[in-house]
Amino acid sequence: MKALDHMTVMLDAEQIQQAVADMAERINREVIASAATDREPVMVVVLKGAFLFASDLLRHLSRPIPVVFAHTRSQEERIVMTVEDQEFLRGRDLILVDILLDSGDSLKRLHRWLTDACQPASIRIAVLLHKTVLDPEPLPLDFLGYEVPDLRLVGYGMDEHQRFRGLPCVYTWWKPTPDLA
Ligand SMILES: O=P(O)(O)OC[C@H]1O[C@H](OP(=O)(O)OP(=O)(O)O)[C@H](O)[C@@H]1O
Ligand SMILES: Nc1nc2[nH]cnc2c(=O)[nH]1
Repeated sequence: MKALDHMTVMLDAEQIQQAVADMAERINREVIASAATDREPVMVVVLKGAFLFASDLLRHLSRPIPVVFAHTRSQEERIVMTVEDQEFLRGRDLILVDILLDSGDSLKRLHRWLTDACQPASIRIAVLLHKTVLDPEPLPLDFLGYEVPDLRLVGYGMDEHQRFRGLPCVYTWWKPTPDLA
């Protein structure tokens, strides 16, 4: 297919869905089963990249827990979340969901910001993909799908110039030669 000539499947839809189901099973067992009925954990979804992963994960959870969205980008300081949602997270147990940990900058920044601005009771981190890059201060991940090599990735929520997010697989991506672009 011409548009995908410069992409190679790294994880197919079946491998992704298996990791999602396995992770949900652990979250159900380790987080949701022990939560009090009046203090359900809250999923915090990191936009834009985690939108598909989070919606697949949610559909495997044993309770219909609340969901809040936070928007951040790896190259920017800005974090966007409504004031109502910030207030809602106070004193709650959070499951922070992102599609990818690369340098770790986005999640570290968001973790610090959540801790300061929202004062939750706890934060657990769930990430589908972790790039094996050298990080002297790695963020401890509570739930991880796959370790992946340090290559540019697209699909399953991840973009290249805002395209390819809807693809059901994760692809490695390289610049197309001009006549294929
Ligand atoms: O660990 P890092 O080096 O910070 O990279 C990881 C982040 O990069 C991607 O988001 P991106 O910044 O591309 O924004 P987007 O999700 O809106 O596309 C991805 O969805 C993670 O949130
Ligand atoms: N789409 C995409 N965004 C990223 N942000 C940090 N690393 C990546 C990557 O490999 N792909």
